[in-house]
Amino acid sequence: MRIGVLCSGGDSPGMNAAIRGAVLRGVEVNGFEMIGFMDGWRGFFEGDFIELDRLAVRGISPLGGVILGTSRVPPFPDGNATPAALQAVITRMAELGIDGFLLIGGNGTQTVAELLTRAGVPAIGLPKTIDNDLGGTDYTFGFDTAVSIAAEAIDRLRTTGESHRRCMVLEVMGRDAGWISLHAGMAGGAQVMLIPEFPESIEQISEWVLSVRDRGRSSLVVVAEGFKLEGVAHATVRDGLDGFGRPRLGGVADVLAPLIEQHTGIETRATVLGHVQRGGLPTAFDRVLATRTGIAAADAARDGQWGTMAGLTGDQITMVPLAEAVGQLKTVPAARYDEVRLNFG
Ligand SMILES: Nc1ncnc2c1ncn2[C@@H]1O[C@H](COP(=O)(O)OP(=O)(O)OP(=O)(O)O)[C@@H](O)[C@H]1O
Ligand SMILES: O=P(O)(O)OC[C@H]1O[C@](O)(CO)[C@@H](O)[C@@H]1O
Ligand SMILES: [Mg+2]
Repeated sequence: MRIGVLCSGGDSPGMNAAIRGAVLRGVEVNGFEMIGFMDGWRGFFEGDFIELDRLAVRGISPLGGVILGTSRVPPFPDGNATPAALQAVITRMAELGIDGFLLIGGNGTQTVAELLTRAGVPAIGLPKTIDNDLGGTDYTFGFDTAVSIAAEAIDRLRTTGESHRRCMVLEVMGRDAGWISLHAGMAGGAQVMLIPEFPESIEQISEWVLSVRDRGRSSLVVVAEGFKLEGVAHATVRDGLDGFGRPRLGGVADVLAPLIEQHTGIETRATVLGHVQRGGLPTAFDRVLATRTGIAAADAARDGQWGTMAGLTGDQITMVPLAEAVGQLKTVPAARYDEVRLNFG
């Protein structure tokens, strides 16, 4: 069997470990031939790929980024999975002698995997994304690393904020789901955690910040990039579009900081963590999760379990139908938000 591996969407720490796990099991144990396409679907269509064997994956588990590169190049022209576009993928697979795909990506990539599956293309998903917003798995690899980096940023902002009696606002990633904000905020003891799922008013946020000041402390507010103030229809965007034509998010901390300052009279500073939280070495947790995901995906290919994704359920990697994984974005439920909100301020 000849398997093509590709990555799409934003990078996520652990992608290299996942490739290594899949290759060590797929090539060394299951006897596959494996190739890796460079820069996602670009490499597939342009025939830009490398052989994946034991040597190719030597020592890559601790490395951040991904040896194959990743992109948001669409698999279908204009993003539409028309019969002709699906047929073009099938034709290209035949030209390359590929029997199936291992697709490493987040909700967008797994949606593509599901569309391909429905068209009869053998595909298996490996769930990665720092956003942790994918169904069918308890955690996606990359999330733990991003949370650790964001929690460290909170620790550091807290000491400088306390020294100057300032309110510090930290913006983290999270387009549709506030998992990074919630977990990093809990880990770092943030006094306010703002997430896309639950808008808040500036009056309420300011009240929390003032109550912290009244206790003699300085506030640390962590905000996900996709957060919207109550009554505001759209998240804050930067100039330009991403590779998928969506507005680039970012800048909500710069909007909030002056508003908080205006409403409270407390000097407030904004920090945008940005891509720092996606870079560098994956945590041990993410390396283990990603490696196990790769191993499970290679075995699923051997067993013909196409149309599935290697998700984490408790401490087991289980193959879940792709349709189940992409059916609904995994957002922060009200109970998890209430758990922390009752103690904001
Ligand atoms: N519904 C869809 N139909 C066709 N193509 C899609 C669809 N959703 C996503 N894609 C393609 O898959 C690519 C990857 O999706 P996306 O940018 O959402 O990243 P992702 O896999 O969700 O990862 P992450 O969220 O971590 O960046 C998109 O750029 C686009 O080319
Ligand atoms: O690196 P880019 O293309 O700016 O993408 C940023 C987006 O990717 C993610 O890191 C993962 O989807 C989001 O949190 C963020 O909105
Ligand atoms: Mg996504």
